Amino acid sequence: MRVRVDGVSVVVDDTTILGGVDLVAEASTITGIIGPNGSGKSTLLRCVYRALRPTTGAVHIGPDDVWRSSARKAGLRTAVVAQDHDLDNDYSVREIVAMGRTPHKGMLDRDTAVDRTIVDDALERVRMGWAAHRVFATLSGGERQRALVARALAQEAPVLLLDEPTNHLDIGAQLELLDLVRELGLTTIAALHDLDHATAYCRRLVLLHGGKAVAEGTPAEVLDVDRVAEVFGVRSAVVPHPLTGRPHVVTASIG
Ligand SMILES: Nc1ncnc2c1ncn2[C@@H]1O[C@H](COP(=O)(O)OP(=O)(O)OP(=O)(O)O)[C@@H](O)[C@H]1O
Repeated sequence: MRVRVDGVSVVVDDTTILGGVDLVAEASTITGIIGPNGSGKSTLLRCVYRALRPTTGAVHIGPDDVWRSSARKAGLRTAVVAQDHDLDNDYSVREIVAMGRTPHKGMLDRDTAVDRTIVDDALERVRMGWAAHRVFATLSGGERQRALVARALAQEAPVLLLDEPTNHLDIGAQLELLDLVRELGLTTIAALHDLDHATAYCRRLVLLHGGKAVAEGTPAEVLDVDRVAEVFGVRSAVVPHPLTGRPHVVTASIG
């Protein structure tokens, strides 16, 4: 299922946080949103997953305008792993993951055997089955991140939105998570800080700077050396990865 963002702007208290951003995420591909801190990556994702209504512009998931259809429909279409974890509760990991089933159920429906199997499978897929009965808030940052990915898997939505999904994860877990995301084959939009991950895993990138999309295209097109220097203030080069031979982005400070 394709995601299309057309001219989305967000204005808060007379400040333009996003200014007319366009993005197309083709079905079954990973699209990366990159950009420095405060460039608008999370804000853009929030407009897509229906947490923040754009001031102008539209977001379509498949044929539907996200902001003209119901929250429930959005829940069936989009699963989200966001950055802000609500820790002020005693929910178990299993209960958190089971919340992924909510859009599939009516108000009074209880979990079925099918729901339970889907939740167990999602936990196993992220290697968190052992933690099913732990209180979510007591997990480490990386464990929490994996549990939230399990919740997104349990949701069985065709579109996956990830806000810095590798946050808190050790290097092995980072690559494992990104490999899993690629393997899932969903329409994925991920805000990423690591330019090398963006290059290795994303079909296309959108580069945000000061709330504007300043470049869009393949990683090779977007990560032009001069543009990276201007936007991130670092030197960069794309070299063959010594282990895999694939394009590898290396960076160094300008000073
Ligand atoms: N509700 C709000 N009110 C005022 N300013 C906001 C609001 N939400 C976001 N901003 C500002 O909008 C800008 C973009 O924020 P956003 O979180 O989207 O950036 P980001 O690219 O995801 O940053 P980071 O890489 O640091 O996570 C920031 O300057 C932020 O302070």
